[in-house]
Amino acid sequence: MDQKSTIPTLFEWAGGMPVFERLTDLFYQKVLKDPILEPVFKHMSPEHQQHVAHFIAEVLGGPEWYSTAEGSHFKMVQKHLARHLTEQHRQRWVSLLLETADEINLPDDPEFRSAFVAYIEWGTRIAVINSHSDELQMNPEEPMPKWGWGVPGGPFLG
Ligand code: HEM
Repeated sequence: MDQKSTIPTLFEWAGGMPVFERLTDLFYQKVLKDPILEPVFKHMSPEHQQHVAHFIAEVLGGPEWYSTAEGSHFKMVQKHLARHLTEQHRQRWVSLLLETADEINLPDDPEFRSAFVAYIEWGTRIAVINSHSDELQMNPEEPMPKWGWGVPGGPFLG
């Protein structure tokens, strides 16, 4: 087995799908109690939190549930159009998500967290940019983003 195949994906290192579903379940409970975010999310679909869990899981190397059964990268971007999100919305979204990550004991080792936070930072900034457009200039077949360990290359295994 080459060394590359022994490195777990970020999805595996996090603990698999139940962990992502727990993360978004608790996160959106907080969102709906938050004065800045509640107005943005009060009409969200009942599937929203699960779809976001599956989307993030897929980006981090998990199974292709979102892109095969629930949506696509194109559809996800479409959901953010014309929402007019602000930097204040984005910062609150990030801080509540990271607070939730600590509460559910998402791995907090430097290698995992730096990769996770990098993806969240990237994804939320793109969501804000897209939210200021009314129309989508994007190939509907655009593949899902894929995020890896970045510079550390994998978890520290001692
Ligand atoms: C990494 C960052 C993000 C990811 C991965 C993400 C993911 C998603 C996904 C997958 C959907 C579609 C859900 C579905 O198919 O039902 C969605 C919808 C949506 N997202 Fe995001 N999102 C991100 C950031 C944000 C931020 C920062 C905001 C606002 C502060 C936001 C606001 C919304 C709203 C309002 C919807 C529509 C909800 C509905 O009406 O059902 N998103 N997002």
